[in-house]
Amino acid sequence: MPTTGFRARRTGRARDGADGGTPGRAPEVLVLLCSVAAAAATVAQPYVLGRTLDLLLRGDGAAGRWLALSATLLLGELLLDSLTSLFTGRCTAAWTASIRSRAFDGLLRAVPERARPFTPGDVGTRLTLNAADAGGAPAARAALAASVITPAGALAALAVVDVWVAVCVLAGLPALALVLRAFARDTGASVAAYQDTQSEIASRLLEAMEGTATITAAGTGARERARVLEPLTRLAGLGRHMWVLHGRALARSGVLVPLLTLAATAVGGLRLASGALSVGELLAVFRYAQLTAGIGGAASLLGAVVRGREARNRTRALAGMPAQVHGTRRLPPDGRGDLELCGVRVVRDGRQVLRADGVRVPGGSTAAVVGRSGAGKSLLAAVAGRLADPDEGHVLLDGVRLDRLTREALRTEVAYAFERPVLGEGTVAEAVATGARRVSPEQVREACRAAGADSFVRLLPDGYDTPLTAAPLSGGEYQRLGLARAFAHAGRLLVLDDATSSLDTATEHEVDRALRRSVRPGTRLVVAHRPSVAARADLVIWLEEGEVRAVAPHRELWDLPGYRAVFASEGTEAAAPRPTTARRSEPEGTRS
Ligand SMILES: Nc1ncnc2c1ncn2[C@@H]1O[C@H](COP(=O)(O)OP(=O)(O)OP(=O)(O)O)[C@@H](O)[C@H]1O
Repeated sequence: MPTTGFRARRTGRARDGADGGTPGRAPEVLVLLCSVAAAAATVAQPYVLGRTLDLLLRGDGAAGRWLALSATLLLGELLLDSLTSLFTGRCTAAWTASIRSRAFDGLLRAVPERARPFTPGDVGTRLTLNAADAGGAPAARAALAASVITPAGALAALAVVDVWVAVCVLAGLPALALVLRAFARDTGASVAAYQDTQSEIASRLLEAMEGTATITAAGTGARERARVLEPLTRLAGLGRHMWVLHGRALARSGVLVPLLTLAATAVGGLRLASGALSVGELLAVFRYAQLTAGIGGAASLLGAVVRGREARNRTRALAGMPAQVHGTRRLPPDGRGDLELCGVRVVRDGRQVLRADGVRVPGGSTAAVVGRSGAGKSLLAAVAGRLADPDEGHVLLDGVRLDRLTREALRTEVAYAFERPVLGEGTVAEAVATGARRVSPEQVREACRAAGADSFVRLLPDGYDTPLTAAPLSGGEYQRLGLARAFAHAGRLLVLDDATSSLDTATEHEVDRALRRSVRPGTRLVVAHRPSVAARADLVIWLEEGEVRAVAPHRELWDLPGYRAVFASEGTEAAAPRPTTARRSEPEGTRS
């Protein structure tokens, strides 16, 4: 997108880091200046042409000069129109790029939880169609302002040439203004609904594409197609309605404009007959009446401005999302990664979904987070590394509250791996090296070895330099690359949220051993479904319905039927509980 030529102006919010630069008013002003100059040339032309005609009819020698002036005006108008098009394109490109970047930045900076309601399809629509419509609005606004100048100038010129014809045209203008006002009012609501519906279709389509395998397996293709296209009827209705509004405005102004021109010509003809006007002045009067009535043509520009305004509201919803605020503290240099959750409470949709108080994981140890589906494991993992902020309470890493840490300290010291990592489209090496820490090629390979990825990466066509898009990887292999990235960037806290779910038990065990041996020492928080993982951890955080039921070693908890039931469907033999030192019943007292 060509954004050169307009220096980005940084706004107050931009300096706060919450907003990007904007192209400022310069591009709009250039469009306005060119449009105004073109309008001035347009307004001058009928007068000069009329005067030329009169001089030619009289056989006056000055006619040649006026003819040349007329030709110059014509050429000037052509040139100015071309410049207006050029600056309009640049203004639109610069604003679109700026609006899109700010929306994108807003999305990236937002508290992750706040961004969740925006589906990928909705975000895609906002960043593409809506950003382009919003980017076109400043130039359209300038052109709209200039489009008023031509009729206003023509009316003024008309008054100079003949005041009676001007009065006649003026009498018809309120009707045109009413047509435009009604158009702007009616079209606004339709445009907003149209854009929402577009985004709804995009969201449904993306969902369907992500779930292709499920849809094919279930044989629900036809139903899914109907679901995706269901809003299409509404979209078509809204589109038709907008065309009707547009057509109605054009038709009304289309009737009014010739009527006005006709009336002005009739009055001008009478004035010619009475000797008050010359032939050349009648020509000028006719053209000025046309130009004045041409205000009806502003309907298209008005439509673009309204569309841009509604689209801007949609991109602002992304740009204006509350950003995650970071503090200024750093971690003590000698900390080992002590993690503590104090009075943490997370509420979603008015329901408490996580409560964790006094949960402590000593630095350097591994804690498995276990619980039934929906118990709050991922939420606890997210809160522990500040991917989500608790509604109450706080999390301490080496005694410092996570929300008081600098962004840099937080992201270099806390690494995550997920069940379904998103690694981009670069090469394998780039995918693993990308992150807050600077990682050397040797460290990339070491991390891949630890994650059990090195063997299959070396078999790829270009090894570590193979682009991910050209690497035919299985789910488990892709997951291991995600693990490798987390290992390469591991700091004091490493959170693995279901990050080994696609690995077989033997590979998982190997990865676990390599993790202890080759990855930087630190605290590990591992969301686990398998008892074997819990058994290898130093302690287990057992969650039940969003509450911490116990924090204790696996071998102590294993005696509790409720705890064993968490793994009931996971092949409990793998747990092979070691002898317990003390048998416990299931009271809350198991919390350390
Ligand atoms: N943004 C949200 N809005 C509403 N509810 C949410 C949100 N995030 C999580 N929840 C709810 O919080 C609860 C815990 O979710 P979480 O994803 O932590 O469960 P989990 O133990 O990781 O489950 P699973 O093992 O199935 O992944 C669930 O009931 C979930 O519906």
